[in-house]
Amino acid sequence: TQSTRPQRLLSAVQKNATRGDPRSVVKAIDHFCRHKEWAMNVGDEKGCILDSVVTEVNPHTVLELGTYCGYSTVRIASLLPPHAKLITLEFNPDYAAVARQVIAWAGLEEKVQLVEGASSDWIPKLKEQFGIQTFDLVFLDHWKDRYLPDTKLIEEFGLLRKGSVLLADNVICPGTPDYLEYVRSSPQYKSQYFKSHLEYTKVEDGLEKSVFLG
Ligand SMILES: O=C(NC/C=C/[C@H]1O[C@@H](n2cnc(C(F)(F)F)c2)[C@H](O)[C@@H]1O)c1cc([N+](=O)[O-])cc(O)c1O
Ligand SMILES: [Mg+2]
Repeated sequence: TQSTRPQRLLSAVQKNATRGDPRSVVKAIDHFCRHKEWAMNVGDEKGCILDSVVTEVNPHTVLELGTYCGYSTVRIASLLPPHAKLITLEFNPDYAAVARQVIAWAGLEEKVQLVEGASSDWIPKLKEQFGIQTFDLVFLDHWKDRYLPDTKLIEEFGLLRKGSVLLADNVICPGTPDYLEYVRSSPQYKSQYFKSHLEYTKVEDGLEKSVFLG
């Protein structure tokens, strides 16, 4: 049977990256997506902005919505302080299976909890299931029409504290207009746009960083 793109991406990691070396895993995926097959990873250009925000926040608890193949999971987890935890939600079991292997190849299993299922099912349960109080950082990179409803769920279940940071991918392309309007107009957020490009292309895209003011 035919392989899938995520499976071919995983093979490229296993072939070209060094086990236990997250940067080589990131490099191998970016090379594959630039020269072989485009895939919807945050990519190297927006990835550098992601890295700078993670480093600035220095989070002990991170929630990622949308694991896909684990590219941003590896970028974030490789920058976390010891004992920090990254919970990443993935709806598609085939993507989750690939992501687990990418995360393992990077040697980051200890820092990452990959949870399979829907955000609407899991966000209400994260506190009790994982002993989380609040998230220091939330990275949104899943279905674009879910950014706003899931942000409201995250607020409703008390998962943010004063100073928690939301970082959203694709606010221009494919675009998340209702989410952008919300975080930019709400008195509960201080938002900032980081202009960049859609991964591996010259098309404009960017990340929106929104600090929860409580
Ligand atoms: O559609 C895009 N991304 C959608 C990404 C979706 C990914 O998020 C998962 N998910 C769904 N719900 C959850 C949760 F967490 F709720 F459980 C997780 C889906 O299974 C999928 O792996 C996209 C598209 C383009 N593009 O150029 O078309 C570029 C990009 O960077 C993109 O991110
Ligand atoms: Mg994206």
